[in-house]
Amino acid sequence: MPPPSATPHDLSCLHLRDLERIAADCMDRQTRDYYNEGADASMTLAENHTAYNKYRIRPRVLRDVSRVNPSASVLDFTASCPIGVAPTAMQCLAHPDGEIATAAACKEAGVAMGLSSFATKSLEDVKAAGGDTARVLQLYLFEEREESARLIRRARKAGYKAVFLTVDTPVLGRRNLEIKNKFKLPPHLRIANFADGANGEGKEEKSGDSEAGYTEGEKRVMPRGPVTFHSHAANPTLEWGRDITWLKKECGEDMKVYVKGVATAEDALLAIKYGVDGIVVSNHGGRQLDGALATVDALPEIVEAVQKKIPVHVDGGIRHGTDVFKALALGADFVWIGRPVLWGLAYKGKEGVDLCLRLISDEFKLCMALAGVTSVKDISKDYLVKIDRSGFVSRL
Ligand SMILES: Cc1cc2nc3c(=O)[nH]c(=O)nc-3n(C[C@H](O)[C@H](O)[C@H](O)COP(=O)(O)O)c2cc1C
Ligand SMILES: CC(C)CC(=O)C(=O)O
Repeated sequence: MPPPSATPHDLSCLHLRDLERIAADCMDRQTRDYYNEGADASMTLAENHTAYNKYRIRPRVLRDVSRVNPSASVLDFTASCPIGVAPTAMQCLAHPDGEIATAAACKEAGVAMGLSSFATKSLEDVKAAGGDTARVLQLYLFEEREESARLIRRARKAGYKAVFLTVDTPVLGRRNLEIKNKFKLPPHLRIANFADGANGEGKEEKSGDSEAGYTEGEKRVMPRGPVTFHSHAANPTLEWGRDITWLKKECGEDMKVYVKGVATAEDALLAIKYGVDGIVVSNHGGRQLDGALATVDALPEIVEAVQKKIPVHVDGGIRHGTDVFKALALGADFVWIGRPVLWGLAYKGKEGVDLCLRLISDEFKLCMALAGVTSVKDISKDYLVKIDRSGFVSRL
């Protein structure tokens, strides 16, 4: 990873909030709204960010910080920093190179990438572009199990090291701007891992067939491209015992199984009970249950319950290097960022994702140095305090 630069490369874009603003002008309204909005009143979306403000860093001084090492291990890979690219669907809406550009940027930066199963580039092409950094395939477990099994087989063959089963989507959240904009995937784009039998063994689905049994509210997020599987994302039948057992068997020894979207200690304990390899504390970037706890607020009880038995990752609202530091200090092993990467893509394709990753990883490295920490493993709750609404400061 390049060292934190005293002189940033792109003076129009000094941090991720700049990137958000600049990217907003690079996207059509449908894309911008789809990427940026939260569910319902977007309360959880907002709180995912603001919740970080109640923590402050306790910096230590007079420690030689001339060498700071921000690298971190994730899924048997040494990443340049403990920040990965979260799986987000349909990246070709932002830029024609879509997930391929993201993967190439991750490879260059040594940053782990998660690929959405609703990607607009095939998982094989993304793996080829991302190499070792393309480690995770995000999975929605479809009611039609063979569809998921096919995807898992392909991911194993391509060399993915983990599946992240998204579990916060038993039904799709209500995203009002999608409804207002009548969101649909433009006809020139495809959900690449399913469309046109691109999975090599796939069957083609007639538009509309997959919607049987769904209510109008669930159907409306379905991009009406000629062939899509969007509504399959929501599967209300999933349950711990039967489905996790099935998934672990399909993934075998080659791929780890994480559950993405855990928000309580109770579910974290069930994840351990059913033999899951790791947890991503997530509320889907505030796109599912509005009014759910901000992820950084859910994190402490989960870390406490898990007792380091399995890795605990977190995503949602992470926009600053200091947010990454705070999440790790609260016990997260790794963090993921979603929307900022989409903003980078929309701004300048791969170059924009390069910029996004550089901005946040430079900030994180700078934060480590200023807090007096030279190694990620040393970041602990000793470096944080919590500040309440009346300004009362407490140690953790
Ligand atoms: C446009 C968009 C599409 C997403 N698509 C998926 C997806 O296909 N699967 C999934 O598990 N999560 C998906 N997510 C959620 C992200 O993986 C991640 O949890 C979230 O974006 C993190 O919050 P952040 O955007 O505030 O960083 C999506 C998020 C966004 C913004
Ligand atoms: C295909 C969608 C359900 C992707 C998604 O998870 C999202 O838009 O948040």
